[in-house]
Amino acid sequence: MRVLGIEGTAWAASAAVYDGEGDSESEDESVFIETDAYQPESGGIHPREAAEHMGEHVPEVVQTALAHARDLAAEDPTHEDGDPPVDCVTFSRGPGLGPCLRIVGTAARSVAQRFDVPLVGVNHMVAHLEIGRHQSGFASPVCLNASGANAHILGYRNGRYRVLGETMDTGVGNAIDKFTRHVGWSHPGGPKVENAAKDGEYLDLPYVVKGMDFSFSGIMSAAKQAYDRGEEIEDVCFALQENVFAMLTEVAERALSLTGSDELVLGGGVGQNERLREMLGEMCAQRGAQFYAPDNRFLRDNAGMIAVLGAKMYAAGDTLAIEDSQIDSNFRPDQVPVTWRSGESVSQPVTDEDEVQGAEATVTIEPDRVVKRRVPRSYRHPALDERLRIERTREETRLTSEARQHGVPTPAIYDVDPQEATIVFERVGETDLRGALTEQRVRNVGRHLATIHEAGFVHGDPTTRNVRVAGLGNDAADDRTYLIDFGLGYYTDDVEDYAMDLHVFAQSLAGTADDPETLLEAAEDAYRAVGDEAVLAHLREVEGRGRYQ
Ligand SMILES: C[C@@H](O)[C@H](NC(=O)OP(=O)(O)OC[C@H]1O[C@@H](n2cnc3c(N)ncnc32)[C@H](O)[C@@H]1O)C(=O)O
Ligand SMILES: Nc1ncnc2c1ncn2[C@@H]1O[C@H](COP(=O)(O)OP(=O)(O)OP(=O)(O)O)[C@@H](O)[C@H]1O
Ligand SMILES: [Fe+2]
Repeated sequence: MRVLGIEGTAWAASAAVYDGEGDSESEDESVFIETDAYQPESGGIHPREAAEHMGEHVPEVVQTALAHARDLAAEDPTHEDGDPPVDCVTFSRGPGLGPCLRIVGTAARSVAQRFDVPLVGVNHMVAHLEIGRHQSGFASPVCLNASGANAHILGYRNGRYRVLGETMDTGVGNAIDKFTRHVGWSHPGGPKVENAAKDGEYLDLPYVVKGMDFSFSGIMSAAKQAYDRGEEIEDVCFALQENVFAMLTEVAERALSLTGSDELVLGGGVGQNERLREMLGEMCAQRGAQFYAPDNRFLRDNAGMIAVLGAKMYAAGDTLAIEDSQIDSNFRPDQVPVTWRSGESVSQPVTDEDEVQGAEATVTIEPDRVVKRRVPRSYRHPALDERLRIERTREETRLTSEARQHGVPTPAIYDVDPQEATIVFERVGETDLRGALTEQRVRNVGRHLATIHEAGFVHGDPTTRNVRVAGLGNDAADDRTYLIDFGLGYYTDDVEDYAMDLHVFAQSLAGTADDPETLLEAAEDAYRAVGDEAVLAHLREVEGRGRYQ
């Protein structure tokens, strides 16, 4: 089949023709892409200027792509005179800048009507991840989307791509671009930071990971301040890349660990950064996972990825009536019913082994005790790596004990060596909550989180893997449900931090449970009984935040 794709969510006026079968990548498929990039004269992307750019250049790139489709059709023995040159028209429906999307939508509808072929509306972020899955042939990978306006980790489960973690403020590319605007560099800033970083040395900047979520605002203000007080720009760029990309790599590793997957694909314009790809590749190699990043022409915004996903959707019969084809500038990837792929979920069955490779540590399980060592992560800058390992070991020791004092079941600590980043714990539970989800256990977690919040600290990473359960096969309500792995915890009285703990737990349920909504309600009920209602209200706010900034 031949499929026309049209992209124009922000800066790339782009059209493409995919020629192939639509299933996994084959040697005789081809993707032709024609793009005209909008380059702001000053500052960042101006929505009005960007829309003008689309108005002017989308028709041109579409004409070029259609000319290519006609050439392909002329060589195609099954194509008859009078047949349309393409079988369907696919377009980016969102997310993106409204004025730009409307132009793309109009163009797509008019081409589809002219040739009397079906129309397919594609989620741009799902296209960013599907292109890597298509080309790699991975069955059910964890996907890291690192683009301008977004940054999230996704995994497929039960008919949707679930957001396992994401930025709590701006997209990663936008964060970098804001810094470069501050220092007076032209848009886009990403490649300039990459270049300058080549001659830089490390300096300390914030590093903010909360479970599988992360935020860039603190590190970006610190980077601007460092520049303003006269630090070398090369050093600021270097440290910025080291911290921001280590954060993304860490959450990607956390997602691999949480789901048990051993495949990672990268998508989005920031994925063009070699340092980011190097870190991800190294992390995957170290844990025996496979890593795939598409070529640059498929990472930055391009209509090729739209055409490839569009082809899959078309083959699955997932087309749109013209009257239902309105754009959606806040279109989230988890809103898309996934019609085009088989049901294999990212999450694999849990196995209890003697040695567990967690997201950060290697845990050796002995009959009565476990030894947890935060092994150096070679993808991270050594100074950052040492700082994180020592800090987290200290915090974990302190908060594990403190939680116990408040009546929350946690393992006893037998020994600790911060310099070696090693803790020896009592062995608790029979399995992780991930493999033994029940309403009662989830309720216990809700109550435990409320208890530690009332005591003034957060867990920082309360996923279903960081809860151990005992009393399997025993339906008694008082199962022991232990919280472990307090390494990302800290003292705080900010309701936002408490809500984030619950949000992290909710996301991990979404990533591992078949029925996350009921379980989550149970957890919230139990939380409400001990904790502060304001935290739950704030959780609603966190969940409702539009991330398209
Ligand atoms: C919704 C859609 O419009 C949006 N698209 C988008 O952000 O364009 P994309 O091509 O995926 O990414 C552009 C970003 O990618 C960054 N970028 C490009 N080359 C880079 C590099 N070598 N290193 C770091 N960042 C880079 C740019 O600075 C810019 O912020 C998105 O996907 O979020
Ligand atoms: N005290 C314990 N008793 C029994 N099992 C444990 C204990 N501590 C850890 N484990 C097992 O080891 C796994 C990894 O431990 P932990 O979560 O502390 O490491 P981690 O590297 O920080 O992991 P992650 O960051 O992926 O959650 C746990 O999911 C659990 O199965
Ligand atoms: Fe994009």
